[in-house]
Amino acid sequence: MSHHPPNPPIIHSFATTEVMVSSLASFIIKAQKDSIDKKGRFTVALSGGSLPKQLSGLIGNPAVKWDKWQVFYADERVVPLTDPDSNHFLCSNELFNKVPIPKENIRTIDIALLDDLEELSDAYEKELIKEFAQKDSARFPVFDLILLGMGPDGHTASLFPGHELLAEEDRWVAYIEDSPKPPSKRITLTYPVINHAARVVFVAAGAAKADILCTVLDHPEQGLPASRVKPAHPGQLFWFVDQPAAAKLQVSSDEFKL
Ligand SMILES: O=C(O)[C@H](O)[C@@H](O)[C@H](O)[C@H](O)COP(=O)(O)O
Repeated sequence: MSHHPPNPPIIHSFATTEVMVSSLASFIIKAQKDSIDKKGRFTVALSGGSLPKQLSGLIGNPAVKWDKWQVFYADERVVPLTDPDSNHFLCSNELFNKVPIPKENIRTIDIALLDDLEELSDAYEKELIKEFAQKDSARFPVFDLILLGMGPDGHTASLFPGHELLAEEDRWVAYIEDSPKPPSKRITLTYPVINHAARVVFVAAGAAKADILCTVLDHPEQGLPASRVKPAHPGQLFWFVDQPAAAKLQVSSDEFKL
């Protein structure tokens, strides 16, 4: 057990969204290289919203070793995979259909279980156990990279303000039936999983994020869901933000350099 407190977040801010997007791609490629050098694979969890579009710097980039990626969803809406509400549908349209990633490297929810949230989330947890094969030994999986967005209420993945799921300490994957943002039924990675990752990256762009970014980063004591993302040492939290989003921040930030 490590007794180090979590490292403070590292905040990278960029003059424009375009520069942010290309620096994010460089950051991901470096994380990919470190992970493949160590273990021959790269385990990633992705969320929906605007995030998949912000990964466009990876498209057509020969440095990305797609066959080594093992992709899970940080959260997923409980809808068919062809439904426009599905995060998998979104990520496929924005990214995966445009790059040579083997289909079997993307772990989707089991659509045969859409009517049973308990079974659906258990089945997704089993997919994680298969990949990480350490449910008993290490207790929680260690993703190489978890990529998250943040909603205007400070939610992240499907962890919403004031929801009982914020206190989940045991399960890897949990379900929610009463999401304040539609669709109401979702599954989500839990904090123990998110906070065991080697790297967690939030991406936030645009002036609409300025107030909530300030609350989440300058006032973590308010305990909004995004503020509770605090990867345990030696894990590290990063924020990639553009200037309009960072405009009201008091904590210091810098540009990301390789
Ligand atoms: O599941 C959802 O309802 C959305 O995916 C949501 O979690 C989104 O990621 C954030 O609200 C950030 O949204 P933007 O990235 O579009 O700002």
